[in-house]
Amino acid sequence: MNPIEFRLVFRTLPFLDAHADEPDGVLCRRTAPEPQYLVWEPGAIGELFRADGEHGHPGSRSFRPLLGPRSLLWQEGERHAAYRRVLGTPLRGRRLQDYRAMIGATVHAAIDDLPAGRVFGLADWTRGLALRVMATIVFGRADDELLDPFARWMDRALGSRYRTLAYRYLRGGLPLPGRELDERLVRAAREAAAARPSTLAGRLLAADGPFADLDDGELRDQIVSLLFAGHETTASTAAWAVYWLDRHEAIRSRVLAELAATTDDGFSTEQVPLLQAVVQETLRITPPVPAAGNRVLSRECPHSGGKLQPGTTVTPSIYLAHHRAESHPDPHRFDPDRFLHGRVPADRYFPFGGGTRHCLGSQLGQLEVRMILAGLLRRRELRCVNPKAGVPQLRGHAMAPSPRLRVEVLSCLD
Ligand code: HEM
Repeated sequence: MNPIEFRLVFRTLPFLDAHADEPDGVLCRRTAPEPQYLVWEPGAIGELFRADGEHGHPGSRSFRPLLGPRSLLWQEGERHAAYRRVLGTPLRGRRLQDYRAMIGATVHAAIDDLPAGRVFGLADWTRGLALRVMATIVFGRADDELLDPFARWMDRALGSRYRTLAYRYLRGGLPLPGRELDERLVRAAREAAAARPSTLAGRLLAADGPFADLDDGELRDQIVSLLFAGHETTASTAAWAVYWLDRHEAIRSRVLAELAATTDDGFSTEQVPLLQAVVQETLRITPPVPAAGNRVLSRECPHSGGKLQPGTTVTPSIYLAHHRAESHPDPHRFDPDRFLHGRVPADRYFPFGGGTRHCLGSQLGQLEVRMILAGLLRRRELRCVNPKAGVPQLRGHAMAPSPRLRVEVLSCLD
């Protein structure tokens, strides 16, 4: 491991913060065995995502075995496009209405469990809630007997940065779920497909669709990928947003006033524009996925300081792009108003990645966070009891608030 990689692995955020404003916006991680770069310069990001269909998407060494070798995240060509068609359509636009009542009920049931005086771990609470929502979307129900071991496995693999690194560098890879959990996930997906065709498992295995004959191994990889990608990210965003609103009383008051003026549950962005801006700013300042997936360049990628050559592995750095002062003045200040006046260009702000790999759940994730925040703010008065613990914890490739960050329910407002 060279000194740059060492600092990236062991002092990730201080290292990134020290580089965000470098004019080239390109940083060499290593030159051998193959060249690997972090990229965040807007010109290079735009170019990279525009030609994304031509680049390779191999995933990372530690993540690939975790989600499985045939996860849609590293499939290419027509098969990848077919996965996106089948799974992406129900996750955007008007189809999201289908999930509104379920998300609302899940959010409110979780809030019911928060009596006055309760002190709880914020990141764990949002993670449990988001996993239930995602499981219901995938299987049509949230079965604790399946979700508890799944969450325990995720925590064993990603819950402690030092453990994750020890697994990766000393034991040769992150722990896998094991045959029993794999089989239960596959069984749950096949049962859901037979009984509830409108679930994601049902759409995936539809008899008239391209994946009717999916074997158990490939099915397992997609189910794990959906559960993982669909809950860690949303949960981290919701937890960060609660933290930022706790730190910024004036903004919280404005959001409360916005919520008081509507009966909307957070679903419709037009009804709660400031709440949506809070979500967008949270995704900017504390992006739950600090780096998009690796790309292996199939052709030259120009940037302001030169050109990256074909064969180079490139990681688009979301965190660095979001903390570049030229793109986001005073980047460490939480300021949702940045998003109230016009669009921020996609080559400077891309919490959901881009190109042919743009996140399939970007609309779902944001609406879920808005609904969690609207429910919590309306029904509970909260206070972070140890805000100094509001420091990022890297969970594999995701960035959540530290599990030590705790919140107290000061009063119930309902
Ligand atoms: C706020 C929440 C979320 C954030 C910040 C987020 C972020 C991301 C990012 C950065 C990528 C990689 C894109 C790239 O490499 O260019 C991604 C991919 C993906 N996300 Fe999300 N995500 C969120 C929620 C969700 C949800 C709710 C789902 C539900 C299914 C989901 C499913 C996926 C899938 C399937 C991919 C892989 C797409 C592909 O490779 O074609 N995500 N997401």
